[in-house]
Amino acid sequence: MTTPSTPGDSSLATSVYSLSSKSPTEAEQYKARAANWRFSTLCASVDNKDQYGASSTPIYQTATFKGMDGQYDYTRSGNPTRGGLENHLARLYGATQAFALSTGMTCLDTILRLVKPGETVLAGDDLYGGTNRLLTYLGTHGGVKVIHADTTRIEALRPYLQPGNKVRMVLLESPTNPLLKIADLEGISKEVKQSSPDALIVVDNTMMSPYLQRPLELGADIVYDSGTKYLSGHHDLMAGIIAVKRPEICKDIAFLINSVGSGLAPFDSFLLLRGVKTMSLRMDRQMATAQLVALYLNSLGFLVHYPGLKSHPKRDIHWKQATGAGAVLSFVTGDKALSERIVGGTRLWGISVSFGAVNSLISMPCLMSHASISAAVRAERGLPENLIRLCVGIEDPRDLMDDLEHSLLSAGAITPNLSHSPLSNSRSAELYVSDPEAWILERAKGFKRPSSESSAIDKLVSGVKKGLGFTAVERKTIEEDIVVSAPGKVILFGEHAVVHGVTAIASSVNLRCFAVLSPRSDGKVALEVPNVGVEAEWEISKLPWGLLPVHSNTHKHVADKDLDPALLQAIEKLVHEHKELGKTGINSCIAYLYLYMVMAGAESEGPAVTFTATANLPISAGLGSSAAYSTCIASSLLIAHSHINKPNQDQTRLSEGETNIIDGWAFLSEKVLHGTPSGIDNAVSVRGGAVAFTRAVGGRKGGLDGLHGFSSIRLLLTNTLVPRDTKSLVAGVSAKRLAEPHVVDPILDAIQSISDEASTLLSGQTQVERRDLITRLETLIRENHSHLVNLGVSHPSLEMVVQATAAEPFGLATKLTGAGGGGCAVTLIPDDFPQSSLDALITTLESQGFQPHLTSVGGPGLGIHASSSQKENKVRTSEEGEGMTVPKRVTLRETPIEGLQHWSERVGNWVHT
Ligand SMILES: Nc1ncnc2c1ncn2[C@@H]1O[C@H](COP(=O)(O)OP(=O)(O)OP(=O)(O)O)[C@@H](O)[C@H]1O
Ligand SMILES: C[C@@](O)(CCO)CC(=O)[O-]
Repeated sequence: MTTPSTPGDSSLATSVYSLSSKSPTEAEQYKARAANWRFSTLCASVDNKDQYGASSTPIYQTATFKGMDGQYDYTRSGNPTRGGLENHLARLYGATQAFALSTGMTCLDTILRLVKPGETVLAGDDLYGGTNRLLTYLGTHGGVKVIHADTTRIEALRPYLQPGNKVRMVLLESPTNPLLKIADLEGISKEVKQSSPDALIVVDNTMMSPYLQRPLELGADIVYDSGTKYLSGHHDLMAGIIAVKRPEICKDIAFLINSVGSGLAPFDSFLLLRGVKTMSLRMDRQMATAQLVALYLNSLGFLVHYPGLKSHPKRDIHWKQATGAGAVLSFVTGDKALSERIVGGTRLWGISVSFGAVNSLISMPCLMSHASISAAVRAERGLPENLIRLCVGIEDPRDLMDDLEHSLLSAGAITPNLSHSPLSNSRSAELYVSDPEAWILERAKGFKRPSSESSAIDKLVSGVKKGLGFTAVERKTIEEDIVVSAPGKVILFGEHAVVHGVTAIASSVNLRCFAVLSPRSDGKVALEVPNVGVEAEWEISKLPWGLLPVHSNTHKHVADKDLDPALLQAIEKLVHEHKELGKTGINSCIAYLYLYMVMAGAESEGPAVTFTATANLPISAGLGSSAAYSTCIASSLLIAHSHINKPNQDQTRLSEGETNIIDGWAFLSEKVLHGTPSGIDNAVSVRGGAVAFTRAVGGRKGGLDGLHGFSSIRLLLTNTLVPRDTKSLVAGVSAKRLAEPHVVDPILDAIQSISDEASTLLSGQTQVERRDLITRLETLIRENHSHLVNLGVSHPSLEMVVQATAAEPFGLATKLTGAGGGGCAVTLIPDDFPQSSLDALITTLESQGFQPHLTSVGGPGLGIHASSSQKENKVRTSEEGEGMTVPKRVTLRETPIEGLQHWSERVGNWVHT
């Protein structure tokens, strides 16, 4: 790395030595030494002349300055914080003056104002999409002619540089974004100066930063940089920098910034100045890792664009004008869907536009940063739709490689190379330290591209192997994501008793589980549940297929009534190998794999898929989270196996038959999670609304009746946050009944009478006055709760909620809901209960450490996303003013719990039961 020339300082230093006859003072000597400081020293040492000696430049957060004769009067024209930043940057760029503006695009806008109508801008043909957009606007609205040419070949520019073409500006990028093409900045500058002396050479230097490339030293007139990228390095601000050498251009730029008011705000100037100090340090690390990533992909046979690779066609020119290869690279996979899977499968590499931050990013430019260039123009300019751009950050290279490799494998872009014997862990660790490039090449040898098998010999060998029965089964997968969502429930009357054949009354709530089943192509089945810490995958071929029960019935899509104990045990054993999983996670995996296997019916029918689930429904709190989860698994897997059809956009509801099939499978999953559930939770989660449910037991008929007077009643759900386990609570009541039937049976009878009366009141057909109805329901709630206490399923925390809500001035009726033992309580809020009292009650409950939540009941049941095209399979957002398409699995996984409702609204197109 050479030190940039710092014009002011170095000329002054030389003159001091040469002109002075006496020996230089200490200050003069220091100044002379400082003139030779290297770039990282310059970055870190800000020349700060603060009146109080502040060691970091203070933020002058002021619009105006007092007095008539000071250096500053109005922040639009100048501000000390921005001034400090600009002085510092001028030294780094080797510029006469540097200007800090609000964004990189503002810089381009300012620079383009130097072009008059009738003049021409000659620009590259592999440009950042935003640059292209602004140039197009200038062409259509500013009377400026814009010509795009291949700036990597001087010969391609020559025809346009004739004087008659009135070229006022030549706009260059090198390396270009995202194809990393190289323009000979010095060669082009010379040629332009000769043939069009009035033309300004402008370079967008964002991909390099002044650390690696200083175009002013190569003949450029103006350089601009997006300060949002490497200069600041943390993606926490937007900024742009213009650096200029010629004083007359400095004057014009200063005039425009002052007139328009596009100068960077004081706080952002402060942040940017702070970021710049670590720029070279960050970039050294980022570049070293980028080199490893490029080598890895290159040696696997991907076409990689990166000037650090020996194979880069313009490598010599790049290294003549820059001192590093940068930290952005791109590669093609040859298949857009494959690229989408790779991008969607990474975790550490965040999907995002922009680059230059300390954290690594991955994107598909044609869908994101370059989406504003039409597909036809992209094709004409040779920008492959499947191109993936990687922007390398400062994370540990081994973690970045693990993540990328995992995603390449899951997507089917690479497969293990079984003929290669890997290094031992200790040898690999040594090699990483002593020779990282040898380490990465060794690592890449462990994999190969599946396409390499398509050589004639490989095909022959694989054909023979297939004939001999040696090859693995061809894995099925699904064509596109299956997106589903199901609600939790609140039981108003009859929990526990319902397991024993008593009627219970329940309603769906506005808290839900959301899930996406997505394809993979690596022969694995995976489960991701971020809020219970599950991230697990299994080789499909290693599942205990041999233990699948033989189906006697021919309707394979109809769920079995009972669980198969041998299969369940084998799955439990397999899941317990994931030592990192907690109990909740383990149960989630077992239920998923059980349904997955039984529904497939045979190994060859098991699709390679990932099920991603998350919920804004509290788990294990008595609100039917397991039923919502079970409903999501059941419905998505049924569609994946084509046992039911994915609804189309014109469909308004799922059919009764399909609803029953889904309910049957959700019930089977509930049996895995709950032991002996009654089926009420899954019935409500699948169908939504409010129901009176009776389980068929001991030869008695079951039933399910809709209740239409329920949804207008306000309920307060209070989560005690005490964890409990429905399975053991249900088992406990059954054990009590066996041991003390004379105690339990009368309780069950009493609960039946409560449910009967409540059903009549809530059917919506009674003539009872509303006020009397509410009062009667309150009495029934109190009675039902005391029966549950006698069944032994309450908890001190639940009793605290009962007491707090019953106390004066509230006087409300509360009971536990669901399995009890902790979890949630439900309080009926009468219509005339004042809002101020409700607020006070909520505050009281919160002060006792509980989480109250006013719910609306009776909402929709299972929803399945209907899509008519691949495109709609994605969530569209708008970033950088452009459409950004991210796989739904990724957006779901990354949406915080409070954002899930909004996520589901953006997904749209839901068809409900
Ligand atoms: N969103 C989810 N993702 C994954 N697994 C879940 C999810 N929600 C529930 N589960 C599974 O269901 C189990 C919770 O079941 P549990 O019966 O204890 O709670 P609940 O269904 O909320 O309560 P209740 O049945 O009393 O209404 C968890 O241990 C977990 O395995
Ligand atoms: C406790 C219980 O009655 C309700 C759990 O939400 C069990 C069941 O019905 O499955």
